[in-house]
Amino acid sequence: MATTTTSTSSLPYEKERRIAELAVQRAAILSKAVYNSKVKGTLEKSDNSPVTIADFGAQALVFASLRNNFPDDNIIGEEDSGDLRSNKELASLVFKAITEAVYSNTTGQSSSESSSSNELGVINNEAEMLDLIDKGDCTDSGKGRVWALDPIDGTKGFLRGGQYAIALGLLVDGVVTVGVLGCPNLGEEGGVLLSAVKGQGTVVRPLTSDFSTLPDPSRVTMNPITTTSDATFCEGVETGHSNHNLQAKIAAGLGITKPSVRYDSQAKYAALALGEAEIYLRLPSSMKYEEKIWDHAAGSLVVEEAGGVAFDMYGEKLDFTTGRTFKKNKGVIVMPKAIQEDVVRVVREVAIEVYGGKSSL
Ligand SMILES: Nc1ncnc2c1ncn2[C@@H]1O[C@H](COP(=O)(O)O)[C@@H](O)[C@H]1OP(=O)(O)O
Repeated sequence: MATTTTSTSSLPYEKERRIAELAVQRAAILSKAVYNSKVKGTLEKSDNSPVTIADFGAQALVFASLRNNFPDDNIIGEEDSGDLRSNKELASLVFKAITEAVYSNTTGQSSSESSSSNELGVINNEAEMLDLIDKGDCTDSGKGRVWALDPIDGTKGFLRGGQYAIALGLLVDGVVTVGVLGCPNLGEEGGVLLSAVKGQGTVVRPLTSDFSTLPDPSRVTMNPITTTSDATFCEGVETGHSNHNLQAKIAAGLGITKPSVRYDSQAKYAALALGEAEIYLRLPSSMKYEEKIWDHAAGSLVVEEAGGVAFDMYGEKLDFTTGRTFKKNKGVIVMPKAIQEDVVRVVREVAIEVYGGKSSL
């Protein structure tokens, strides 16, 4: 990773980037508190994926910040309050976790939170929290300003103390324009906060436990490799989320001999931007699965602004205009621009042979 100190003052989307960073940092503080507590409130959703107090709490906190600062914007969020409304005990635990982690003393708010709470939004009671969680039900991602949030991406990683990410992106007319990734278990102690604005590059800062300030940023760029055999793959941990056998064959075809880095969540995009690996490959384990836009919006911009590109497995751009899920893309490949031609050629050939052509979508 190359890093240089940078200034981001008076630039387009400066407020959006700052609020998104602070909102993600606040949600990260909550997620760490939940991880360190005995009660995580884990439930299984209808698709058999887990959801915890941290997922609901982080979504409520980030939405409070978005509502407070950008009340006219639409939001797409992974969670809704259904499971909490039918489980009052769990709803109370989520509100308690927020109160303890963020509004931490009984006389009101902790000193650092009190200075920022007006700006980042306060959640006054459980009913307000449930209503906020439901603000992420937008279905049209292609028009106007739409935020896409995965409050805890990689919940399985979160639960086992591995990688997870709080991922927040702003789409403007379907184009990812601001992307923020909070990765509490990546890099230095306490984790890292990456952010990108289209055309302005990607920066990283340490994640802190301060609600109102952000440490100085450093600019990041992907490793500038020019040969695929110099690359390291970054893949998911969960074998059910992508086809690891096929990915291994592609790695061999690209002359890659180094072992893959395996991370849960959009921390994979962060790892590429930070130079821990160069290629992220996600080949579908089932063609029926539609990737969710909140799983790729923030990460794809963070990588693109660090010198990379994010395509589907056919080598076409990710299309964020199709609602809550990708309808025109299957699989994801991410790599530095310098090797995109070689990687796309190999992955595309395999994709057509194994999954059929794009017309079969
Ligand atoms: N069958 C599947 N194929 C691909 N991704 C999946 C599948 N099931 C769940 N996911 C998504 O994988 C993400 C974690 O990815 P990773 O394997 O890279 O850590 C989760 O956020 C989850 O999305 P979501 O829970 O948003 O529906």
